[in-house]
Amino acid sequence: MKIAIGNDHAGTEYKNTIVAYLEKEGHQVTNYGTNTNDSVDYPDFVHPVATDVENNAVDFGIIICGSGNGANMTANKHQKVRSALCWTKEITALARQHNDANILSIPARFTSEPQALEMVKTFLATPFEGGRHQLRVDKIACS
Ligand SMILES: O=C(CO)[C@H](O)[C@H](O)[C@H](O)COP(=O)(O)O
Repeated sequence: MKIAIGNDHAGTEYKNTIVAYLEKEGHQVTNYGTNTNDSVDYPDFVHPVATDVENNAVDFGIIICGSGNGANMTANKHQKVRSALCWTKEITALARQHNDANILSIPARFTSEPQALEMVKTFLATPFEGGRHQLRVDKIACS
């Protein structure tokens, strides 16, 4: 799969672990995130991920900040983006099954690294169920 990833300073370590895993699994990863712990502004590193998802340049996006909220809010400003803030494997599975989420937002300061990796695996492996959920997803977009 093609995957774009973005993070602020709170997510650098988790990003490195996730990218290493994804590349080991043969995925093509575009890293838009900061690579240091120096303080940065998360929108600068999340908009490029959401733009790639919006333009179908990648299959999925992964974004990481401290709480996951700032990154999630930024991504969801983009048309065609359905970014889900997830903190358990179960919520991650539902974000794919029911909401057809195309970006996973990870709260690095509120999940462990193994938990974050498990969420990534779940996100990429879980299909959208369609059916009644498709009707609801179609109603999310306004205008
Ligand atoms: O934007 C956020 C919250 O919605 C992210 O969690 C940021 O990582 C966080 O705000 C960064 O905080 P810091 O005190 O500047 O490290």
